Amino acid sequence: MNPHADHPLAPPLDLAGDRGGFASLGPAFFTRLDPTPLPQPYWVGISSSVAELLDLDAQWMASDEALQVFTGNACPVGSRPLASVYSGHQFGVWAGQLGDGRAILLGETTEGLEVQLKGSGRTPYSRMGDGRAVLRSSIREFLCSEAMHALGIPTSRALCVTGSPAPVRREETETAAVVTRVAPSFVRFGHFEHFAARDMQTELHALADYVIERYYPACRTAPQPASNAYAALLQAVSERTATLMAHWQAVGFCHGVMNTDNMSILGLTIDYGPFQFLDAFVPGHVCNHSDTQGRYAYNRQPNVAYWNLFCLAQALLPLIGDEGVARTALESYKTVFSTNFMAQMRRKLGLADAAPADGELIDAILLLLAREGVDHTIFWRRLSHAVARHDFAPVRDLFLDGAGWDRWLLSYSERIAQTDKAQSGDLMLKTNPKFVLRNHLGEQAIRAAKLGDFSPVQTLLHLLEHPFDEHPGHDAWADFPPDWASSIEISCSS
Ligand SMILES: Nc1ncnc2c1ncn2[C@@H]1O[C@H](COP(=O)(O)OP(=O)(O)OP(=O)(O)O)[C@@H](O)[C@H]1O
Ligand SMILES: [Mg+2]
Repeated sequence: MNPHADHPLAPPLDLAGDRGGFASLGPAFFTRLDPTPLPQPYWVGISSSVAELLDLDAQWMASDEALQVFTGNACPVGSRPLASVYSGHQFGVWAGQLGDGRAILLGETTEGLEVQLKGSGRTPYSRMGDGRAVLRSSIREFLCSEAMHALGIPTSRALCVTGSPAPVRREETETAAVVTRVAPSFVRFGHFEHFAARDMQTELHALADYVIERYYPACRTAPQPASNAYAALLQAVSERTATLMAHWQAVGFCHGVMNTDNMSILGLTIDYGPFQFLDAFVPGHVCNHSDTQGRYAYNRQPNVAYWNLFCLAQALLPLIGDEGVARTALESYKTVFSTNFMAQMRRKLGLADAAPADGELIDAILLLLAREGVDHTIFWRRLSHAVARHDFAPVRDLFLDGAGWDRWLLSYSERIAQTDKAQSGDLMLKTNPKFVLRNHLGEQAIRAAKLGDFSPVQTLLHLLEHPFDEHPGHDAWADFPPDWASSIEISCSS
């Protein structure tokens, strides 16, 4: 019987293109296994743009077959699922072997996109875990992946979330869900650390060659530090990571769990666990309630990423061959970060070109925002409208220290005096989002979903997919967080 008889025109997900992909690295890198089925699956949310990216039509996505596939209850065409092994440093401490404890790679599309289920059951790397993910954290990962993409921030994508009534024990009993994630590669710094720590030189070499071949071919040919392709790889990863950090800092994103096993070799944002978009601009904000030392505070992220790159450098050292060369490869991190950060902040301020005093202007406004804990997203959005409309009163209202604001506005006004205000305002409105996935918005969508109403997930997805549009009628979703938002505790429990 043809399993696709109901959808003769709708091509299902086809992963037969899994040739020369991660699986070609061989069995030292993974274990083959199928996802563990979940009972009575249901749809929670679907991203039509990721479906399009995968060439999946709406008809097939609406089918029961798709629901079963993305819950891990059926295998897509050509899929030979696997869980990969990696290690890593967690909270600054070597954690040894970790691996995909609840993620299973279904395979790769012909376009070279890996499709992975998260929450799809136990694997040989689950350690004490149950291999599952709960509905609340899966909704957060789904929405944030797509929000980040729409903000222009490198990230893994999320096709869909499905749920199941199967109970999952966390602080309390919750229910299971599965997120389908998509990325060109899910290789992490921790994959390299794993083989380096075990002195598995052949595998380390093979992994580095695979990553260079597929994702960083220029490292073989470009002028390299000491003519070393592996040092060039380190430098390229370091620069992509620096660029990613500039994005996070500019938009006010806290990742929350920047362990080396959560650092993408492609400089993508991966693993949406206890993340948060800043409400009030509090540079030392720690979004992860499990992070008691504040290691991953918002303002420490660029330094933590650099520390993580040192771990990657250490792992690549046997291939690079010389510590000095490895150090040199990391040197550009700081300049790439600050150049990118400055460029982003200039865009946030509507400045199309660079001037020597911009650094002071930017430092001064960040200081002012921090001193009063002004709402980050609302400030930048109001400033954008203020420039466009020549009316700064709504921005001034955000500050108790009106005089401090007036002083800053004076220097800002001088700086933008020469620019075309309409053009600057336009640039700002395309740079400073109206909608970000604040904790309380996610929480409201989760509460509704737990009661079986998934429409807030879809509405939120729609707003976050177009975060720079005004979306009349949805101003409440762009408003200040309610008082109860500060009591939301997001931890590593997911
Ligand atoms: N419920 C669970 N069952 C099994 N393993 C788990 C579970 N939760 C986390 N792990 C494993 O613990 C390690 C660290 O978890 P972490 O929270 O960084 O990742 P994650 O959220 O599971 O997944 P990813 O990084 O793939 O998004 C990983 O090896 C992860 O697979
Ligand atoms: Mg992780």
